[in-house]
Amino acid sequence: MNALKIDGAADVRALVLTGYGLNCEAETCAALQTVGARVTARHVADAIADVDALAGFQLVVFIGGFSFGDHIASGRVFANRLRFKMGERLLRHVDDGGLVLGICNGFQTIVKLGLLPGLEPGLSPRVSLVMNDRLGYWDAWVRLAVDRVSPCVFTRALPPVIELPSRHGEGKLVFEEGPLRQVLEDRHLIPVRYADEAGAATERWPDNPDGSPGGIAGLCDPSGRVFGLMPHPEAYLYPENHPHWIAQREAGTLPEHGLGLHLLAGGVRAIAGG
Ligand SMILES: Nc1ncnc2c1ncn2[C@@H]1O[C@H](COP(=O)(O)OP(=O)(O)OP(=O)(O)O)[C@@H](O)[C@H]1O
Ligand SMILES: O=CNCC(=O)N[C@@H]1O[C@H](COP(=O)(O)O)[C@@H](O)[C@H]1O
Ligand SMILES: NC(=O)CC[C@H](N)C(=O)O
Repeated sequence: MNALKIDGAADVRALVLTGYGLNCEAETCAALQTVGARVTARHVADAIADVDALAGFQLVVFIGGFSFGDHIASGRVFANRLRFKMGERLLRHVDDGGLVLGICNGFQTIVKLGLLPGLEPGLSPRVSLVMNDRLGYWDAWVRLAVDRVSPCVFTRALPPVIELPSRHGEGKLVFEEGPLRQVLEDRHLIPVRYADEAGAATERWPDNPDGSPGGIAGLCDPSGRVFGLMPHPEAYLYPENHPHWIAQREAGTLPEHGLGLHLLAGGVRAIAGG
């Protein structure tokens, strides 16, 4: 019995945008296919040129990698290209009930586009992601505390603490001082935070690899249908991806599936209505 079988998943269509230095399309497509969704990978340039590119897709995924070589700032060039060529279409997709997931470079892109945190109508950049506080690009697994009260449809069925691979140079969330932080907290728009061994949110390196305040590792919009995070759920599909999987097996704690697969399944399940 596959615990991740989702009734109705075969009716779920996901669009995975690729190209321009993005490089996580294979594992992202594989993850969504594993939970039963119908997946189309398409070059961003083709999607931009086709006015109907988003039609029929309930989920649009912005994947990880190095779009435009991270020039100027990670996600900046891609976001500007999207803003003028696909911004309105993406807003309509979300208004019509569609989901958007941004992973790492994809999170950076949808933040810089202004799809997140999505507190005002239209594309409204209120936050940004900047260079990690120390040591630049950092590649290591992280622990995440999950806010299960968050409206985020991707994370609501996850356990309170999960682990995922993380690898980025520009993951520190910044925003102007003022009421915004409280709004994000009060509305539970921070579905995942870097956590220490006790499972508590942390700002301390290396549990928090970038110095993000409050351990913020991802954001969602108030609808819960737009979600972005720095770590890589598509890189933890199989239990054996975990660096300690043998010890987990010996302790009897090896999960049946990678926890990243569960996160992606959450989005598919929300669309399928399961
Ligand atoms: N270093 C920072 N510290 C605090 N808040 C920041 C910082 N950088 C950006 N922000 C906040 O995030 C918002 C979005 O920043 P971002 O740099 O993505 O776009 P921008 O300010 O519109 O810049 P640009 O004009 O270069 O497009 C800013 O308007 C600001 O409110
Ligand atoms: O993440 C964005 N894109 C993927 C990517 O380009 N990853 C690159 O592969 C290295 C191996 O990672 P490992 O699998 O050993 O952790 C990692 O450090 C990245 O440079
Ligand atoms: N893993 C990623 O997608 C990396 C994102 C971006 N290139 C960074 O280093 O911050």
